[in-house]
This record gives sequence, C-alpha cells and structure tokens, in this order.
Amino acid sequence: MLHTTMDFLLARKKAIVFFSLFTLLFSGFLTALGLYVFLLNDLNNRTTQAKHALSTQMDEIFIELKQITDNSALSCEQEDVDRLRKSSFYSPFFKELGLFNGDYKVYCSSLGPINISLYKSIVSRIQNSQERSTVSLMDSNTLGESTFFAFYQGENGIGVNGLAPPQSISSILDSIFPSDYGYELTLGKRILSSKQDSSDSSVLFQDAMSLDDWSMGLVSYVSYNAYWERFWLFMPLLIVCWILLFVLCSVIYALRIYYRESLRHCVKRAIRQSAIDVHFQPIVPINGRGKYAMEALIRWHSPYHGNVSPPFIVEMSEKLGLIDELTWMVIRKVGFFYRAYPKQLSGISISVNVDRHSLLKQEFAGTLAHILTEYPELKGRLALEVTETSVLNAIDLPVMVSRFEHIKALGVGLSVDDFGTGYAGLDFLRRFPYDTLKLDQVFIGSLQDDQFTRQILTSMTKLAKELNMELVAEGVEREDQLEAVRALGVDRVQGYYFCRPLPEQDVIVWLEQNMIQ
Ligand SMILES: Nc1nc2c(ncn2[C@@H]2O[C@@H]3COP(=O)(O)O[C@H]4[C@@H](O)[C@H](n5cnc6c(=O)[nH]c(N)nc65)O[C@@H]4COP(=O)(O)O[C@H]3[C@H]2O)c(=O)[nH]1
Repeated sequence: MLHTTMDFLLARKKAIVFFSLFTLLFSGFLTALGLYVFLLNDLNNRTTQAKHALSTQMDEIFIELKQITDNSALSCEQEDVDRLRKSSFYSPFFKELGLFNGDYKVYCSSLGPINISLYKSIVSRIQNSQERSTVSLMDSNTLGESTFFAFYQGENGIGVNGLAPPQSISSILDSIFPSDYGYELTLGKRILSSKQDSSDSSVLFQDAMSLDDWSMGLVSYVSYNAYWERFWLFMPLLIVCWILLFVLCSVIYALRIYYRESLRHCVKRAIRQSAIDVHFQPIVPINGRGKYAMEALIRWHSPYHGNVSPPFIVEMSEKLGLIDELTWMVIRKVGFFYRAYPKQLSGISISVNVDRHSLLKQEFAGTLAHILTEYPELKGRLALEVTETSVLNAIDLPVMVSRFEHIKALGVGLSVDDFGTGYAGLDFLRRFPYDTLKLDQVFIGSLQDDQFTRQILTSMTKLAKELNMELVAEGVEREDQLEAVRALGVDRVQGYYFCRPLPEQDVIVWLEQNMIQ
C-alpha cells in the first residue's frame, strides 16, 4: 500500500511541489487571517469586559462613599478624623477622604480639620446629578498632579470626597488586557491612565467604549508588534494546518485521478461489452431530390458517471487504442438494425463516423469486408463519415487514396464530415472520391447574418456540385435556417428542426410518420 502510494506520488512530482507550495501559502494566509479575526474578537470581548468591570468598580466606589457619609457628622473632632483615616486605610481605592457641608466647604479630612471650598463646576455637577455624585481628575497637594476625585453628597447634606491615585482605578484593566495589548482610559478630556505596547509599533486595530455617566472613555488596541509576536507563536498551528491541507489536496487530487481512470475503465468495459448504444438521426431530402438517410451516433449512460458525451467517449477510445473496436461495434449494431427492420429501412443508407487514422490502417478495409459478409444487409447502404482535420502528409496521402478506393469497391459510401472546420481545404475534396459533403453546423448557425460565411458556403456548394457530391447541411434547427440552406442548393438536411437522434424503435416510428416516399 505504502509502496503504491509512494509510486503514485513520485510519478507526480510537479503536482506535489505545486500542492506543497500552494498549501503552505494558503495555510500561512489562513493562520494570518485566523489570528487577525481572533485578536479582533478577543479585543472586542475584553473591551466589553472592561466596561462592565469599570462600571461595577464605580458602583463600589459610591457604595463606599455613601457608607462614609451615613456615619459622619458636621464636626471634625479627633474621632471624626480617626474614622476617616480608618476608612481610607481599609479602602481599596482612596488614599485620602474629606467631608464637605451643605455649602460645599470641605471642613474635615483624614489628615485633620481643613477649610477648602469645592470648585463651582464640581458643585454644579453634584447638584445636577441624580445620584448627587461626580468624579474628576484634578491636582492634589498630597497625592500629586493627577488625582482621581470622587464626590458624593448624602441625603443629610453631608458630602464626602475621596482622593485616589489613577492607578487604583485603572489597575482592574491590567488584569483584563494582556501585557501586549494597549489601552488609554480618559476622564473627561484628560487621560486617567494608559498602557502602551513596549515596542511602540503602530496600531493594527482598536476598539472603544464609554461610561457616559462618568464621562469615561476607554480605547483599547492591538499593535502590529503584538500581532506578529503572536503569529510566530502560532507557527505549530500553521504547520499542522499546512500538513492537513496538503493531505486534503493530495487526497482530492488522487481521487480525481482515480475517478478519471475509473471512467476510463468504464468506457473500456462498455466498448468491450458492446454496452454503448447507437441512436439514429434522420437526414431529410429537400428540394425534391435525394433519399432519406440516417447518421448513427453513439449514446452511453454510465451507471456511475451518468450520460457521457460522444466526443468524450471517442477521445477516450482513441487514448485507450479502442477506437477501431468502437467503430466495428457501431457498424455491427447498424447491421443488426437493418436486419431487425428490413422493410422500414429498405431504401435508407446509414452513415457511421470513422476516425481518419483508422482508415490509414492496413487491416481496416479487410475487417470492414469481413463485417459486410457477416451483415450483407449493409452492402450498398453503409456510408462512412470521415472528419476533415489536418492536411495529409506526402506519405499518408497516396495510402489514403488507395484505402478510399478499396472501401468504395466494397460498396460503402464515403462522406466528408464537419467540412470547413479542418485545414484540408477545397483541394482535399478533389483528391478523394467522396459521395457526400456535410457542411458543419457552425456555418449553418451564422449563415444568415454573416456575408463571409455565405460566400464560403456558396463556393463549397459549387465545388460539391462540380465534383458530383451530394450536399448535406448539419445542425439545422430553425425554419429560416432550412430556407437558407435550401436557397443555397443543399440536397439534404440533418438537424433538430426535423428530428433529434433517436433510439431504434423511435426512429422507425418517426420514419413511418414523416417519410415521404
Ligand atoms: N446543436 C445541434 N446539434 C445537432 C443538430 N443536429 C445534430 N446535432 C448533433 O451534431 C452532431 C453531429 O455529429 P458529428 O458532426 O458527426 O459529431 C459527432 C462525431 O464527431 C462524434 N461521434 C458520435 N458518434 C460517433 C461514433 O460512433 N464514432 C466516432 N468516431 N465518432 C462519433 O461525436 C460528435 C458529437 O455527436 P453528438 O453529440 O451525437 O452530436 C451530433 C448530433 O446530435 C442540431 O440541429 N443542433
């Protein structure tokens, strides 16, 4: 098993190199994108978490201040100072506490009696607030130039103000944001606290939130540096992703090849077992000349692959070296068809597509003669359609001419198929004893609109007449096309306008209903 797998991989080195590079790039891209999305989401979650934590913290601050006002009086005796001192000692936030009266004058602090008036702006914010509370960032003589102040006025008129270093408010953010995330916490227009990425690289993306009740804003961000540091940490994941993708691509690739090869197998089996069907498409005389004829066309419905197109079967048969077997199978089925419906098919010739390379083979005419003795009904009624493709070389040309003469001598007709699509040109026609010339359907499609096509078809028609060939137009689908080819002087017409290729019984019914003797 391992040996077979190795052989398979070694035989497809280019594909393996391509897959490894492609999957490496793709997994790198996936990891980079995945990390970006992950960090974006993570930052968003942490910012929301920070908002809740800050909000809870502010609630706790004011519960603490409320308790202090509830226990305070309008005096500043030693025991009042001690109580404030004790409260600030046990407070997780405040380093200093002060009491103010109904005139907004601070009369007592944890440091002792004091007499300071609150700023008017603070007073008006307290008065305008529903909870009679506010916060501010101001200078303090004892805690420094950036000190967090929280004010609360109780129902008894006594107010308390707490002073805290900004870090005690923002320390909660450090437990929420990892060390390589940055943030900036603002109070009003001033920065309460900020943390920057140590590398000072620029911001990759950021998130923001605000606590409107306290005029607080938080901007959090991830820098390029934090992103790339984590990217390298994700390297093992990238390698796992690479290996998985590589295995996946290789398996898909191997399955595709297996599928193709198994379709190959199916075609091979179908030809060998004569399991390919033959349908027949009528060729109808117009202009009151010529006889009805039919073209035999292969049809195959694979049990595993569904309907497989005839050109694909032909191409596959060529690759498998089974194209001759396919031809003989079709000719035998035509012979069998004549035998099954002698009366209905009496005056009708049937043409079979033949690969031109088959004709060059020495044994071709011999095998054909053998089949004609097997099915004498084919004599004088079988025609071979040869597709015009490339110009024959100097060696093949005389061989082909002699093969054609041999075939004609067997009483088998010859027609040139899809004329105009190959490279052989008009000169090709003069050299070979064709009976019929089939104009390719691409010309019919553009016959009316394209002057150039009309000119080509006119000269083809003229030449065919000169060489005594019958002219058949393929692919006529509409009445206007029929009229156009009729005007051109075409003898017979094959196309969906009259009939699609049909199975044996159906085409017999069609002939009985439509054939005008
Ligand atoms: N759009 C359109 N198409 C029309 C119309 N009238 C007929 N056709 C289609 O045109 C094709 C004519 O056959 P072809 O040129 O020999 O082209 C054939 C022929 O080259 C090849 N082929 C079919 N059967 C055999 C075979 O037994 N042996 C070989 N060697 N080749 C075959 O496969 C080709 C395709 O065959 P099909 O799919 O059966 O397609 C057929 C037919 O169904 C029409 O009005 N409109």
